[in-house]
Amino acid sequence: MAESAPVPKLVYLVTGGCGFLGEHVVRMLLEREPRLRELRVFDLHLSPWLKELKTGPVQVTAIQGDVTQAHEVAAAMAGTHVVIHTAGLVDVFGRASPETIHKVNVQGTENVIKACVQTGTQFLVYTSSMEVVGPNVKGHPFYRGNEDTPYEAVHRHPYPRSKALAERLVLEANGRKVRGGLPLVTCALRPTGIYGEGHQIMRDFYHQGLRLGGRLFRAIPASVEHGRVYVGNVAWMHVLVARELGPRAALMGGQVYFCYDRSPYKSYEDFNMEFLGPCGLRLVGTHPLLPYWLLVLLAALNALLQWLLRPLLLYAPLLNPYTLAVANTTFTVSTDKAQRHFGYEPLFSWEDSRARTILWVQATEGLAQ
Ligand SMILES: NC(=O)C1=CN([C@@H]2O[C@H](COP(=O)(O)OP(=O)(O)OC[C@H]3O[C@@H](n4cnc5c(N)ncnc54)[C@H](O)[C@@H]3O)[C@@H](O)[C@H]2O)C=CC1
Ligand SMILES: CC(C)CCC[C@@H](C)[C@H]1CC[C@H]2[C@@H]3[C@H](O)CC4=CC(=O)CC[C@]4(C)[C@H]3CC[C@]12C
Repeated sequence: MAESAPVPKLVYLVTGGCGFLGEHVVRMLLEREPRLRELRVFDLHLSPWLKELKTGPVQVTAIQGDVTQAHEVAAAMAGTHVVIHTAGLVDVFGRASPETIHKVNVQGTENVIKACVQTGTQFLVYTSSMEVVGPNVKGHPFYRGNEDTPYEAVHRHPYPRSKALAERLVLEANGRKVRGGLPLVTCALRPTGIYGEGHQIMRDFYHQGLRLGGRLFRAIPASVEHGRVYVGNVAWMHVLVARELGPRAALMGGQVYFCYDRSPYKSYEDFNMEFLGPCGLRLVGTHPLLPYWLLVLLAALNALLQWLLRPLLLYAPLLNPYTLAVANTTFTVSTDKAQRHFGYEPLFSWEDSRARTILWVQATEGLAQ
């Protein structure tokens, strides 16, 4: 007898579903989760593209809401089976205050956990970050590390500190009884630097290069390696984890997984040139144009200016002591934990990921920043 198609019965909620990663998770769920009956997209700012998703077979419900408001989160989560919590304040440039970052990333996550318990949502997938591990303030390299590699994680910056605290809350909540008496199953994914369609910093570099006559100037030595991951593969790993958390709860509950693929290890700038090069930009210099001490000085100056100008205007350039330290420290992941635990294989090859990203950069040409 032919196997019948599964009856769609699950309700998923994606927080931050209109963000860079969130949009890919939403679209991936609609493409690759046949058990889906309803998909709730929860975000502070709802995007217009959500409308076009509402014509498919799965009910897509857009919910404008704030994760820092416990009642809004609980109301949105009532009746859901799985929550994928990607909402977060990604700010390493000093645009938001440390208090706001903490509120959104830590208190927001606490609200999601509490709502799981209150409403009986049994599965929680949390988007953590490699920044939970490092790079640390001492600039120690993390070279081809995995989830068990010892590393001195020291968090002084509000963003990594908030991600580390939130991740701990998620992992500690594993096993807590939710409404109805079943245990909550949680899991955290730690993407490295994500790239792909919708990546704002890539767009900024592209427009900066155009303004500089098609050139970018090397700031970081080519020998400093970063592990990067394609957004489609990050979304795929979220979808797989959400699917496998039920059947493999004992193995996967309370676990962390680096989110990786087979993108080549390169310096941040050389990696960006994989996409910006074919779009007509050139990276000038085989060595950094400015000596490192001068970059450190400029970064410190930017931090000082930010502080001085704060009462008047927001000055938040790309270069500050924190971004310089991250960009200048090798951080590469090499692991097969996700493959062993739930059969993860990247859905998009490096060639596909590269081609898709190039097409996207080309399409952004001429668009306002
Ligand atoms: N971009 C990257 O390279 C990496 C990102 N991550 C994590 O992935 C997640 C998604 O990041 P991105 O997509 O890059 O950021 P993003 O800024 O594009 O998306 C975040 C989304 O969360 C929403 N949001 C923010 N505050 C909210 C609130 N109070 N209530 C409801 N929604 C709110 C935003 O409106 C936005 O749509 C974050 O948790 C981030 O920490 C982890 C590793 C790397
Ligand atoms: C002009 C400078 C010398 C170079 C600036 C590059 C930086 C803006 C970026 C270099 C490394 C990036 C970070 C890294 O990819 C890890 C991240 C993980 C996250 O969870 C959030 C984003 C980020 C902190 C990312 C931010 C931009 C860089 C610091």
